[in-house]
Amino acid sequence: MSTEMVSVEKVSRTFGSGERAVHAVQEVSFTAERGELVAVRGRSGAGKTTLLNMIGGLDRPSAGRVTVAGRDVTAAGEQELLDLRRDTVSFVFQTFGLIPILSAAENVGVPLRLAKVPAAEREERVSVLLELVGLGGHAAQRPNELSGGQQQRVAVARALANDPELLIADEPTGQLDSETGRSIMDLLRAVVHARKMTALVATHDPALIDLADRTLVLRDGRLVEE
Ligand SMILES: Nc1ncnc2c1ncn2[C@@H]1O[C@H](COP(=O)(O)OP(=O)(O)OP(=O)(O)O)[C@@H](O)[C@H]1O
Repeated sequence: MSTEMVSVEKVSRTFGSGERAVHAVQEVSFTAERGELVAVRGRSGAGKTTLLNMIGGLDRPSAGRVTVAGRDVTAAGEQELLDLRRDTVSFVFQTFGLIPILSAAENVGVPLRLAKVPAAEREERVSVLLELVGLGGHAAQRPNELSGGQQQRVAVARALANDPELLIADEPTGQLDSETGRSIMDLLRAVVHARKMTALVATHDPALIDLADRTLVLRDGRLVEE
């Protein structure tokens, strides 16, 4: 089995045209392996979100090619992209993205419901996931009854529910204090290595970089360092 999970080949993304064109990502190439946590660093506006969105199939490049788990994301139709986002790729966002009226356990169970996992199995898997992220005792609490760090742990558990091969996290620690942010990054690192997943984590926090296996640096849309 190939160990390559993500391949990005000369990918560019331009928003708008003519004089107003913004070259958000320019001719970026890199690969990421299974079992690897890759940090994507760069200032605000450097193109991190744009790059990750194209890899996860949320946006399409203006030029170049992206493959994830051997599937050409660039050439995929809408249905294929939906399948990719359901089966292969999961997202964690800066703002957690939890559903306010659902408990922690119900939030984690959402992807399992969508995948029509039977109730008993779903409950079992949710409870294992909540234990994994250190929230075994918080299953019934709603997001507004949890701290920011705990909410992000719920979001990580939800992202792991469908056993994704690739986890994309866009500034997952951006709303957390540095200590809590580090504990979330520690958690991501542990699950990536234990499950042989791949994670791409955008961050502008240099303090978290040492937890990554590798760091890509973007400046003005270009990869300047690896
Ligand atoms: N939909 C869009 N339309 C026009 N310009 C866009 C769009 N999305 C992003 N851009 C521009 O592309 C550039 C890269 O933005 P991007 O959000 O990828 O950067 P980032 O590194 O993720 O920044 P941040 O850390 O602030 O999230 C910026 O100049 C931004 O204004």
